[in-house]
Amino acid sequence: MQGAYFSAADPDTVTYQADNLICIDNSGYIAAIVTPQDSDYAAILATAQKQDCLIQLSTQQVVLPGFIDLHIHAPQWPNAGVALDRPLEEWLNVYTFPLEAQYQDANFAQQVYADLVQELLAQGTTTALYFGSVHNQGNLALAQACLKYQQRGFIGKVVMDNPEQTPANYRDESAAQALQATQSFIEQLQQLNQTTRISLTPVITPRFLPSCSDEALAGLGQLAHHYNLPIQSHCSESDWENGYALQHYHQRDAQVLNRFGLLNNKAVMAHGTLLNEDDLNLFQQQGVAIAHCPISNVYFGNAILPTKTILQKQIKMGLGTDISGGYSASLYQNIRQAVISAHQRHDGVDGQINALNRGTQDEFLTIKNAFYLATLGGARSLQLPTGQIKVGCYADLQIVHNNWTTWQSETPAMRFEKLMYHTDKNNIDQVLVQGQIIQKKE
Ligand SMILES: O=c1[nH]c(=O)c2nc[nH]c2[nH]1
Repeated sequence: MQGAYFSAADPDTVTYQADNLICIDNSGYIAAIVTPQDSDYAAILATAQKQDCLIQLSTQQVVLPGFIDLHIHAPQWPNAGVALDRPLEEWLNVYTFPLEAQYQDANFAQQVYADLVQELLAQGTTTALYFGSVHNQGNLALAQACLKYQQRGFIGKVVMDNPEQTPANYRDESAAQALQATQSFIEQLQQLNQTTRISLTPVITPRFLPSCSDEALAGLGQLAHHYNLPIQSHCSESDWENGYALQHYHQRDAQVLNRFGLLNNKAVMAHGTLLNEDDLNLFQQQGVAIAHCPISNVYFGNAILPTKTILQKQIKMGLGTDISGGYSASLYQNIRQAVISAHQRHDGVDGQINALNRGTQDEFLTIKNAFYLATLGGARSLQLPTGQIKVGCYADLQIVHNNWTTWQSETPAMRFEKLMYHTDKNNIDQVLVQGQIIQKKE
């Protein structure tokens, strides 16, 4: 591939290269990056042209790493944009659980998941960490959709067995049954994974504390350890959920999850808007990642995540759409909202309060920081060699084009910022996962 690219080197640094060659090997890794100053540049370019395998970008186009959606509920796709004015508990019980219950119909699951996976790829998302539903057949349909459309999928069979907090038609029958079903899903996915080019990874998925019994939580902690698998859940996500943990356990939910062996360096916890300093220190010590879902947090988070502080503490963090707590499948939209929300956190919201006391005064999150979260931050959270245009990483890439008229000379830095603010799926021309073009606009 020949053309310009942007890639995050760390949370604050985005590198730009104008005309490099990105060489991809047969396994889909970036094998070399050759600059026009390198002596073999012309020869490599000529060989690629001769072999008819050169992707040549126009001056309007630029290549970026594919995005990593670090938190998304696949079965909620039909509800994206529905009932976001309702509180979390009501939203779950009235809108979300009844929809998720429908995935006992594997045919329905197949149709929705085919649509969702294609949509995410068209939005530049090459890897996703999915919550499925409680149903294994439906979750396997999600895995098949990832396989068919070639997206890297991390997929969890959701566990929710607490009869006090879940409806009769949508829960695991018992802790024992939930654990057995989780184990069976892990083994089925591992088997399927042996046949795939792009990996599919099972994920231990207690929905959140209110929906799980202690027996299920303890068993899931053991399964995570036994199979050495990633873990995902929700943690300190709203006043109601946070209060539930305090009332029920007399402990903060981070402490409870930790007690059950569910907070380790393979764990990704969604939201975290109400995590306190002790919780953040625990996350730092244990290597736990946070899936920041800025759009969803506006509706359900009851607070704004201190993203800049979390980056400064070097806690792993990526970005999630949280479909359908968030309405948009686009991580570009979430990049923008992450920056907007951080500004509001800094400035505060009530104009009647003196400016000095109105906000938190912590530092702004920059657009570079947010791009890092959607790419390298997500990759580090999942311990994946991707999210960067760098030798040794998977060639998970998106080629996008500018959609604006240029009235003045623009520096690469200006171009990068405008790309982050203006790109949507109409501007995404091609998507590659592990070196193969899996979406291309004619
Ligand atoms: O945003 C959210 N979406 C969900 O589906 C969910 N379940 C528990 N907590 C949740 N939060």
